[in-house]
Amino acid sequence: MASAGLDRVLVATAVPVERDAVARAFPGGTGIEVIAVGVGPALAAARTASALTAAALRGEPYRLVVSAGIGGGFQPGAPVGSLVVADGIVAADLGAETEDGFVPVTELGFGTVRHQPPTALVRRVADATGARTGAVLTVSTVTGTATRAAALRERHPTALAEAMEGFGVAEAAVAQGVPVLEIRAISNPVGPRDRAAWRIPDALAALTEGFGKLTPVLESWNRHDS
Ligand SMILES: O=C(O)c1cccc(C(=O)CC[C@H]2O[C@@H](n3cnc4c(=O)[nH]cnc43)[C@H](O)[C@@H]2O)c1
Repeated sequence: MASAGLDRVLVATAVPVERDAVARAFPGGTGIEVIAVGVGPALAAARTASALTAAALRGEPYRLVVSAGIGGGFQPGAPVGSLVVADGIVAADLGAETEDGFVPVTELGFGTVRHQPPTALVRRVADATGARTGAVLTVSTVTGTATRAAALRERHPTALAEAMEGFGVAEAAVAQGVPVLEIRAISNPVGPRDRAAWRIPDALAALTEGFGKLTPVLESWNRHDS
């Protein structure tokens, strides 16, 4: 099948500084669309769904959605400044707290808590960028204690990062049959709250560098590859 170019790839970041960091990787204007969809899974889902629907109504549906931005890294697997590509996009706090611990909505009999990016594409992104591969958790509350970080790691042993939008972006994409990726540049460790430890400029630079290496991967990939 012929390459589809970058023109029907949508990148959804949370905030404008992340959007601009991704866009800097494409200075010539490749046609890739990069939008800021807001912080948190609900707003990210709503705005991503609107963008997908508008494109479909124009007769130019997106062929891939990428949730991208900064995120917290579980240590030592995802150091600050590193890049993570999700092999699973997981809603980590969608469920019920019980005396016996957290119960995901799927065990309550409804919904889903995990979306699966295309395996071959994840591998190619990791090869091209040097990104580490693991689950990326979506949370509505940023982890701020060692206890919660440990609980998340126990429930999700393959998790490398947490952020706040991936699952929302993925829900919107999957609802319209569009494949989805999540790429996070690590700005802070997941664990005890320490604002002084954030390295946002370093993470934004890693995001730009990573996307700079992705053009051939995104151009040549089509969904039948995996
Ligand atoms: O106030 C805090 O302690 C705090 C710690 C980390 C992040 C925040 C944010 O408000 C950033 C939310 C924004 O950035 C992404 N992000 C970055 N690091 C993390 C994290 O460790 N856990 C969850 N989200 C993170 C997130 O996707 C949002 O877009 C505040």
